[in-house]
Amino acid sequence: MWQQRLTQLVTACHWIGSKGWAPATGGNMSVREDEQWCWLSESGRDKGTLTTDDFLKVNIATLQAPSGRTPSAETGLHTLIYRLFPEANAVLHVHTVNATVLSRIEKNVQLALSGYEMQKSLTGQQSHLDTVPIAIFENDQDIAALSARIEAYAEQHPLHYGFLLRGHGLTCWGKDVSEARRHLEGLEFLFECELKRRLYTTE
Ligand SMILES: CSC[C@@H](O)[C@@H](O)C(=O)COP(=O)(O)O
Ligand SMILES: [Zn+2]
Repeated sequence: MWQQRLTQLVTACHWIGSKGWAPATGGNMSVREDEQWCWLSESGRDKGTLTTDDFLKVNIATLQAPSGRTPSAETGLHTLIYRLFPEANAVLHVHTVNATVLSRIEKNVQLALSGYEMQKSLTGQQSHLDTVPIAIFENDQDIAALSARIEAYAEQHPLHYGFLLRGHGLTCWGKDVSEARRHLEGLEFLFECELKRRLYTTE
């Protein structure tokens, strides 16, 4: 099961690379093996050319990698998502231009998406008339501190699909690689629309 997930994740990484969403080694990706373990991209690799050998088994509770190799610098965000959301089996973190810029232009702690048909690319969304809030967290080089802030937020607010790190990028997830990919592509499309809308209108 998880081996198939990992193969699908490698394909997703190549797709992300071809889109230019993980430039200059930015981004990181993972899949869950089970309640205890996940497989995370090795730190510092070009995420567009990864193979299955570039993923490290990581303990979700302790963040330890038995291989002794160094998993992503943002391992703590992936393991947080697997801890918070038992239904999440794949996590994608990307550095897209739209996510990076929009998260700086939007000064609030949430980006409100409404009026877009493509909101329905997000599981459970059924109408452009609804508002989808996407949380924005201040970026932090201290990933443990950032994870604690996200966890505290999730205790008070629903946290679906993904979140933005201001000036940094998007982290999103799904019940499988295919759903995580749809959330990534859908959110990225919505971010680009929202960025352009703000460029052309004053509303
Ligand atoms: C280009 S450096 C960006 C990193 O600091 C980080 O934000 C990132 O997404 C990739 O880190 P990595 O340790 O390779 O998973
Ligand atoms: Zn990053």
